[in-house]
Amino acid sequence: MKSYYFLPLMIFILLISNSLSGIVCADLPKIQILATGGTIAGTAQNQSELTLYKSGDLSVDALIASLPEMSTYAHVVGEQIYNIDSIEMTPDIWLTLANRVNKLLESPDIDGVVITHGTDTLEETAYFLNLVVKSEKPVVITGSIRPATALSADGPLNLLNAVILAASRDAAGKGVLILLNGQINGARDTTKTNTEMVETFKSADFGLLGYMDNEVPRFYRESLKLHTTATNFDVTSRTTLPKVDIVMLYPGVDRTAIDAFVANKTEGIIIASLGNGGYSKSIKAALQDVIDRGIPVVISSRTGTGIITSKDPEFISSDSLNPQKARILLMVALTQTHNLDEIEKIFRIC
Ligand SMILES: NC(=O)CC[C@H](N)C(=O)O
Repeated sequence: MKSYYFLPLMIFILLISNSLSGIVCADLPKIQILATGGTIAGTAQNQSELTLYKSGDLSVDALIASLPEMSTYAHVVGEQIYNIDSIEMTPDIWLTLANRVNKLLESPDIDGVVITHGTDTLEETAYFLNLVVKSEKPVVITGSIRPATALSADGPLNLLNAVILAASRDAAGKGVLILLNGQINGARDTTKTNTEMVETFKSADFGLLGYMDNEVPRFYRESLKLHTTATNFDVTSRTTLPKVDIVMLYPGVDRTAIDAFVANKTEGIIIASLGNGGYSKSIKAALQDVIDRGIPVVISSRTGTGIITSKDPEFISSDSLNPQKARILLMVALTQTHNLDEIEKIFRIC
């Protein structure tokens, strides 16, 4: 071959091989969907039925088959880990889920995980995973308010957005993310605020982290609290979590619930206090008895927002965590320590 043909020929071969490899093995992220059930997999008798339906009815394969659009953004694999209404969620299931997420994310073959979940207890599962998942890879939890059979069902777009978010590099290292209604929220600060409206997950104290702009996640902030790889929690060898209970305060409340929880071997009590750490003298005496048994007491608030700055020093402040989130953190903290000062410190940083 004449030497002056050689360079153009090589350039031509390189260009062809590059574009062919781009077509043949499009380098899409690999996302595993762990389906746990919920309304996103729920079915009703007719399209106009929005509230009477069966949660956790459709399989993950059916959800994936109904959303071929996902394959534009990721190689999606489904796994039916449970198929329940999230009112049946338990700490044992959290442990199974955490271990499965950690195992998946250890694999170089998986770039991110999406969890489908009923919305009633989604915030608790999200915060638990936020504390115990040991990976920087994206973990996105989603659900829906309307069943899959409903007119204007919100599940399909939520699931598509969750897959896009989990496939995005921007979602890495931000802790577990809650994605519904085009809004990206952080697991620690977000709670279900409305019983049946699609804009229900909100962080009233600190705001959302970002929005989905069609197929582009746009982030504006992230939490300063420790999560995932930055925490020291390790639940891999656990089969149960410490038992922690919540007591709601109200005018005239007596110590019946507190004493019953202690008799039932509670390992920690969360108080949904009045305003900023308020409790009556008789409740204070009951809580003092709890502390004297070495059982930690964490003071949260029934108001839904704000931090606890006012409480007796022997009790622990939940900081800005609502009662159900404070319960998760105390359960996880108790897997590591029973020292009250150390638990107090955990509540400052997580
Ligand atoms: N919209 C929902 O997902 C709530 C309904 C159902 N109870 C659940 O949590 O699974």
